[in-house]
Amino acid sequence: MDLKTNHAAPVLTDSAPIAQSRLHSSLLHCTTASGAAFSPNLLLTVPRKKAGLLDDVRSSSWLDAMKASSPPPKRVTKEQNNDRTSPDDSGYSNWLLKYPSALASFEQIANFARGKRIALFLDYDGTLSPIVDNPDCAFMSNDMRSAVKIVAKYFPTAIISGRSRDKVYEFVGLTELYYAGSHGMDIVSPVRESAPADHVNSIRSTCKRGKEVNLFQPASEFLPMIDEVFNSLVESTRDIKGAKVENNKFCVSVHYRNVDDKYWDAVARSVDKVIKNYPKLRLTHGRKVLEVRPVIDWDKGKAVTFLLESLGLNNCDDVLPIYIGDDRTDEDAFKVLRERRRGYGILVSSAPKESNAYYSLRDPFEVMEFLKSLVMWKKVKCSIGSEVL
Ligand SMILES: O=P(O)(O)OC[C@H]1O[C@H](O[C@H]2O[C@H](CO)[C@@H](O)[C@H](O)[C@H]2O)[C@H](O)[C@@H](O)[C@@H]1O
Repeated sequence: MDLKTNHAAPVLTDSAPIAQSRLHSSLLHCTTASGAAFSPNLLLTVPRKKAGLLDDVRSSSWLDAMKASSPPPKRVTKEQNNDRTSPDDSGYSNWLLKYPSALASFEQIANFARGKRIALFLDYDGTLSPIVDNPDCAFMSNDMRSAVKIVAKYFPTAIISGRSRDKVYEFVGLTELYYAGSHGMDIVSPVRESAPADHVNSIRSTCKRGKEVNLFQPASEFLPMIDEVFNSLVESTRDIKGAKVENNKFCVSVHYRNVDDKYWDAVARSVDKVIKNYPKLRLTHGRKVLEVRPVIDWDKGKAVTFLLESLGLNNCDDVLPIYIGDDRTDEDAFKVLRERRRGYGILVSSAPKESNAYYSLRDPFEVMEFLKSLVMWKKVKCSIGSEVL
């Protein structure tokens, strides 16, 4: 398939609950001005080659989205590398009424988990590691690593990250977990005869430790294109101080956290300039990052379902999936759990925001406490023998 010959324009989607209204209103404006049309799934297709004005409108939409998605700065204590924050927003306690703390509600969660097998899904950045200026230095603390290692002994645990799978494995370094990189577009799962056979992109492979695994890469045909786009983005953002482009294998991140906000516009334009030549790629945005990814019907929510299937835990009444994440790409996973009415999404946030999650945790430190609580609860259960492991 020639991925470049479709002459529709790049597609911009965003599931951001907060940024959505601004983003959509500006895109709707773009619709009337340029004759663009909405497809039923809300992807915007814009007729090509109305240079100048259209490009201005489009990159200013991204600029709006970039500004709207900027949460207030956080305070990080020097003593702990764990992203503790002091919310000064009085709305936070009201927000907690809607998204109760998973720590304060632990008993409730435990009651619901009684007689069920918990399957745990964890995002990486902002969930297991604090958000830091340099994405290459988003290390998780040793305490967090121990907590994750122990929790994985008791519950099947997977990490689903926007990073490349190799990179997230390098950060986490635990062999007892399952890993999904590139927002779920690169999954290594156990081999099962009855594993999702309908997924044509699954192949048997051997992992670094010599074990036979199932490798699922639904966007593999995009690899050369992603590499090409990565190089072009590096080139087009070269002169913007602080901009950083990260190759996440099946997607590319353009970071603007360290760019003076006067130049965010330049970032949006540089990205636009490159991806308008790639109709099969779309743009989303996360925490001070624009993410370029293939237009395929795959996201972290689908990755959760895939992993549950691979682990033989899908559609089982006695399985309780719990997904913990902080970013808008995690909303796809929260939504899947909410719609299936089978599990809980837990949003990590120190600022109020709308979410498909049921519960909340303030920061990675609270995530660690929650993981430890799960282990403690399981140990007590096992020791009193009231539950079969
Ligand atoms: O799905 P995730 O594991 O949460 O990955 C999402 C993106 O995380 C990283 O960027 C974010 O964290 C950086 C380090 O704290 C921070 O500097 C950046 O501003 C955040 O957007 C990662 O670098 C991206 O590639 C991931 O897509």
